Amino acid sequence: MGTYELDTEVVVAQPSKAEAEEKTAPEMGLTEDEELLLQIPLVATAILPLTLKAVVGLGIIEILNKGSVPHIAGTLPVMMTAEDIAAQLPTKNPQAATMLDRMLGLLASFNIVRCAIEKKEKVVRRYGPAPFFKWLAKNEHGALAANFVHLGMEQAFFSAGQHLQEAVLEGGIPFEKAHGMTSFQYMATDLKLSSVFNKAMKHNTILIVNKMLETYQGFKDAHVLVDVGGGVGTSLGMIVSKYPHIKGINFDLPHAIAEAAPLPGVEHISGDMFDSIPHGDAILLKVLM
Ligand SMILES: C[S@@+](CC[C@H](N)C(=O)[O-])C[C@H]1O[C@@H](n2cnc3c(N)ncnc32)[C@H](O)[C@@H]1O
Repeated sequence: MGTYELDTEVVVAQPSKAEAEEKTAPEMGLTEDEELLLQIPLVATAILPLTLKAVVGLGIIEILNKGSVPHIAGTLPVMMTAEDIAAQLPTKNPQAATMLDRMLGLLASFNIVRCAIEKKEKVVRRYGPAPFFKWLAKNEHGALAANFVHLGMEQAFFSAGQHLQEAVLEGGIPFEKAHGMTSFQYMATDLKLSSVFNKAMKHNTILIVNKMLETYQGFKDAHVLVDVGGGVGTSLGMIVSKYPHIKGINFDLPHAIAEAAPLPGVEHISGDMFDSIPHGDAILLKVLM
């Protein structure tokens, strides 16, 4: 790879709150015509999450991370052109690199990837992992926060968002307006969505509970710990492996428990918490509603 200057990195200038309030478009040096043109990108606001979803789905997070040791002081991540990246994808589409260049350029403007610009006969953009990347890539505990990207892009949640305006004016919950039931009732009818949801929660929980167990000492004295709405039992599995004297009871709705794999020291029980919950001497409620 050729040389490049990291100081040419694309950075989105964020005006301070005061500047943003004070400066109108003409003061920012825009003509009225330029100001008018600013409306055009608004039609594509949904493209950011869709681009992120495609980049995650194509495995580009792993490609950009491969061979680089990002986020370690003093090391520079390997920067790749869109052509380098396209060459690693299972495609013969001659337009793939051009598309990726535009998609990654968009993500760079949101600091999701880094972009360095090399000026030779023509401008070459190179991409690499930005600090935020460590949350999207698989970490040392095997957690992959990119699963959250997939969840947010699921059609059922996306179509719920179409009812936001109505919910502001009339009250109610957008998901229920879209589907006529709560999201958890809906997931019992759509096991594919339930699986995407459980996977996203599991990977997020690995990251959060791992941090919690570094400092929180409160589980030491528990004997029977009930995780109400514990999903597939990820939190309890981690807690019980650190405190093996605890008997864990993972309690959730039947469709969630159906997906829960056996975990040493954890009993899975299905039911509805509005009817009753299993007995224990401590109860865990994590991101329940
Ligand atoms: C956002 S998830 C959190 C899962 C888990 N606590 C975690 O942090 O990974 C909420 C969980 O609550 C469960 N849940 C929702 N309503 C419930 C009910 N009425 N009875 C039991 N569990 C319920 C859902 O099935 C889901 O697994």
